[in-house]
Amino acid sequence: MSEIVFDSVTHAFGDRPVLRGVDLRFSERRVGIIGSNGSGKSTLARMINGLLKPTSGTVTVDGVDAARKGAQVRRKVGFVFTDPDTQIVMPTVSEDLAFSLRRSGLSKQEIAARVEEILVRFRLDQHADHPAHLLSGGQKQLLAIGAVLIRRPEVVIADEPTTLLDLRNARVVSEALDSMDQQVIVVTHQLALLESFERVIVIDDGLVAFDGSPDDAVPAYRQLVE
Ligand SMILES: Nc1ncnc2c1ncn2[C@@H]1O[C@H](COP(=O)(O)OP(=O)(O)OP(=O)(O)O)[C@@H](O)[C@H]1O
Repeated sequence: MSEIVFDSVTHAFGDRPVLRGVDLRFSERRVGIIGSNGSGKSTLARMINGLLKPTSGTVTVDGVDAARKGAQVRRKVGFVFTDPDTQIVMPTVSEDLAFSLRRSGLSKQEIAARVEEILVRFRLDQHADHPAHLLSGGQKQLLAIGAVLIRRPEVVIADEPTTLLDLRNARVVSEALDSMDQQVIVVTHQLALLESFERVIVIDDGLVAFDGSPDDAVPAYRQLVE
């Protein structure tokens, strides 16, 4: 597992502080990040692969600074966004998966083999040549996850991956996350998603308010909002 370290991390949008001195070190296989709307969870998650840079402090992945060496860190750390439509860029399902490997240096055959593997794994093989925008919400999110996994990252960050989905699709996506060999970090409001997680971090007003097991973190979060 990779070790992710936040060292005195602050972040401000303009003069508005969003993270106010976060110190964290984690390397568990499954880590959840929860907290109220606007508490800073997405900001924190985006810093892990350098999509956002700290205003002060550092975020490192296995010792590599995510703000300075973003491209290097992003080869190791994939990011799944809440809305798969923002991630789907090519007309068909297969083309979209292959697009993720456009700069990989892999041969056409190897790319085709990886596309096939993901199509089968996420039961999208019947839709390989269909327009991606016609997939169901759950299938779209699986495609977005597949487009990240096809690059074989070691760590996957998912920012509210089930928020836009109905119960059935949310379950499909949650099972997909469960089945991953990778280290997974999930930002979510769906607390049931975290039952089997090793560690859950509660963010409140830009600070770590609680850090522990899901059994302890969920009541701690509830107490914060009451
Ligand atoms: N690009 C931006 N410019 C200005 N303010 C921003 C920007 N992105 C986020 N913010 C603000 O930063 C604060 C934290 O946002 P963030 O998305 O990290 O919260 P969150 O905990 O993920 O919230 P939610 O649960 O609602 O997704 C919010 O008040 C938000 O309005």
